[in-house]
Amino acid sequence: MKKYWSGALPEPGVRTIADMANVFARPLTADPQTPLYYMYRDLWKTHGDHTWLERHHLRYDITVIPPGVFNGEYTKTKGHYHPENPAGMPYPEVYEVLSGFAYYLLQRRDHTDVILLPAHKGDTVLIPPGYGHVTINPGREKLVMANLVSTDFASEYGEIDAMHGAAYYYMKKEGWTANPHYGNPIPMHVMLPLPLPEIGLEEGRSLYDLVGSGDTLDIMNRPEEYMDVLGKYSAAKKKM
Ligand SMILES: O=P(O)(O)OC[C@H]1O[C@](O)(CO)[C@@H](O)[C@@H]1O
Repeated sequence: MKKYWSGALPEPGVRTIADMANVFARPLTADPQTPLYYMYRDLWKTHGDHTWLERHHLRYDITVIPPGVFNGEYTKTKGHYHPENPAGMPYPEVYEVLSGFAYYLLQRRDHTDVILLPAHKGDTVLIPPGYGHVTINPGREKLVMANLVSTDFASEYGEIDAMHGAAYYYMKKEGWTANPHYGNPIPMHVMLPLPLPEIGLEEGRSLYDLVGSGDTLDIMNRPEEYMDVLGKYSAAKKKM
């Protein structure tokens, strides 16, 4: 972690096989206590940054997902949705790949759309309002990623649990495999990470650089004020 983070490091939250057994394509037989990934939450480098993050109701986390294949499926996060903010719009989130390669699998809560976003080191990915998300590590290397997100909500796991994971599983042999619990496969669009300079997502700028940067991250709590940016994002998806 020292390679990716120079600030104080709390003990990580750990997701184990026991936490995830329900969301893999096939039953897992490994020890239920086997750790799958590590979540270092609420990180900051200086007390000034901490105060700024608190004042803006934001959290910076780093998640480490070691490579692995479990009963034929590549390792991944459990997956969750975000609730609506007081204006009635679901909270978005933003990720940055710090090391390794990721597949971000985004799915609309009403199951009408799935977006696959491949992301390399240095790429940033916006999880738009209304999309649940899972991150898959399809490689042989450790995946390290950072995220910035509002502190005003708790992630919602109920639907992902009930559906036995996201709409697609990424299997080592079979590749993308539709989760049969969703019925007919939901169309999947591929989208490349899109720079969104209006909200600070641009080449060469790391997510942590946005801490302390005026209103740049306001979208995380008030997405309804950024419909132009969100519209540009969904238009880019349609073009692919
Ligand atoms: O909550 P899940 O689906 O296990 O995913 C974990 C990820 O979500 C976060 O809580 C941010 O949404 C991160 O800390 C972590 O990367």
